[in-house]
Amino acid sequence: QALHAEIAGIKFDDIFLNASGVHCQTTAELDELLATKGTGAIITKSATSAYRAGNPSPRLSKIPLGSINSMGLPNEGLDYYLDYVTTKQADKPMLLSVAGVSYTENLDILHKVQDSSFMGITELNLSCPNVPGKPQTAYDFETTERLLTEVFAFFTKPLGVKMPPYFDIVHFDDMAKILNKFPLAHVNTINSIGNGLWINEDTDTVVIKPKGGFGGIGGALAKPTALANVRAFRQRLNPTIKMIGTGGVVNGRDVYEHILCGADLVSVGTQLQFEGPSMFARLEQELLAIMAEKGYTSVDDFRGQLKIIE
Ligand SMILES: O=C(O)c1[nH]c(=O)[nH]c(=O)c1Cl
Repeated sequence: QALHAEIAGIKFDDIFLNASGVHCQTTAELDELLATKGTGAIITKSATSAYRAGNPSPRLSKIPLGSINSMGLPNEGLDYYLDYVTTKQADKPMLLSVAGVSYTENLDILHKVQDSSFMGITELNLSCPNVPGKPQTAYDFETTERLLTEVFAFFTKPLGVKMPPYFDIVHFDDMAKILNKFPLAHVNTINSIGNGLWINEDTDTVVIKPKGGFGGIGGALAKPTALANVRAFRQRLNPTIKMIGTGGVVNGRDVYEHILCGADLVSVGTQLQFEGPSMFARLEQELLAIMAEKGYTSVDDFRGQLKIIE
């Protein structure tokens, strides 16, 4: 299989999935992604214990070369998504994303998942930048280590983590050291680049309402940071920890570059938001064309093979 992958013993027949948060809040959206050609998996909107309306709108805006969002973790609540992933008949893996807005909520949610009949991959979102007053867990290194230590004391099912972008080589070193202490199924990097700002040039006004216009940046603007984080963590993490590359994917070349940096799966947010699910078939065709041009028959032929200048 040209575009295959395997995480925690779970096989993927295609390397694409949605980025959590995009086209995955309702069962209708999730059903549509399941039925979409080119998706090898789907992932739910990050679930909190209870339903959340999220931040006031406008909370998402398209900007040149990307997007800005401060959704505020709107979701239907954990039980809604647990029910979906445990009862839906699917022909491809379904990942469950979870995000407590507090340290103890993360533990409560993961206890519920552990005690549920869900046997798939859970992704712990440590990088939501948009809950007012709540710092991103993954920018607090000690808390991240303490949380994962407590989680793995009871959680025995496949668990991955969604990480924010880092911008300092020492941070790559230090966070990779922490993550390597745990039997993680995968690391998904990057989440949006937190707390950017975009101005409407006609009105001299911000383009989203929450947080005075501050929001996470995604899309093409994020690609250099996304590729660096995939590359940096792939170089540092135990090979047993697989990589989901997220950030800046617009076309097949961007997918190819994520794989060159080490991605096993590639997830797409901003472009999916604006193009819709038909995007996946396009990305797959564009990637396969690039592979054919280079004589590659499988992603295994070039994953992680980024060349440096000696
Ligand atoms: O505001 C959000 O809901 C949100 N927005 C993002 O860009 N990343 C996240 O992880 C979340 Cl949880």
